[in-house]
Amino acid sequence: MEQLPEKRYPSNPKDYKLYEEIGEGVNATVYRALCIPFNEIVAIKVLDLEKCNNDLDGIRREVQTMSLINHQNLLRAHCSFTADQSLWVVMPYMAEGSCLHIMKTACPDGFEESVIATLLREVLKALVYLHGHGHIHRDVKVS
Ligand SMILES: Nc1ncnc2c1ncn2[C@@H]1O[C@H](COP(=O)(O)OP(=O)(O)OP(=O)(O)O)[C@@H](O)[C@H]1O
Repeated sequence: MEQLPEKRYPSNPKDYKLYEEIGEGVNATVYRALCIPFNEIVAIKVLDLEKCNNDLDGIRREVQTMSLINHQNLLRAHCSFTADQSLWVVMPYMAEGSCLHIMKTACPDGFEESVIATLLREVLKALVYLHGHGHIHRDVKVS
């Protein structure tokens, strides 16, 4: 069977239109955005490299891992590039948000035990995949 050529996301900030902020990390802000040439909604994590002190190697490793992973329970980055003093990581947009967000909006009394067990099983599958490929996550959060 003929393989489709891999979709290559642009690595120029001008090809993206940033919309609202959807999250904040330690050194980064995450935006919902439009990838203009593909007319596709994406999420873009913008890391301020000046605030990352000396951990550029760690960031490079994290972004490289995010681009190479291939597992249904892990978000794979479409591409990454630098713009001025920032690093942009373009990812699929997860419209439903985090588990915490789903719980707060749909199940304010908390998930049933069977749901928690299913969720944790899927998280563990992702961790097993990462460990099998020599990576340690080191930042798994309850949410
Ligand atoms: N691809 C995405 N789609 C939708 N929302 C996202 C996406 N990526 C991140 N977010 C939102 O942005 C928030 C912050 O994302 P980030 O990746 O910085 O998380 P973090 O792991 O909490 O931060 P840090 O890496 O600094 O510890 C998330 O909690 C989530 O709400």
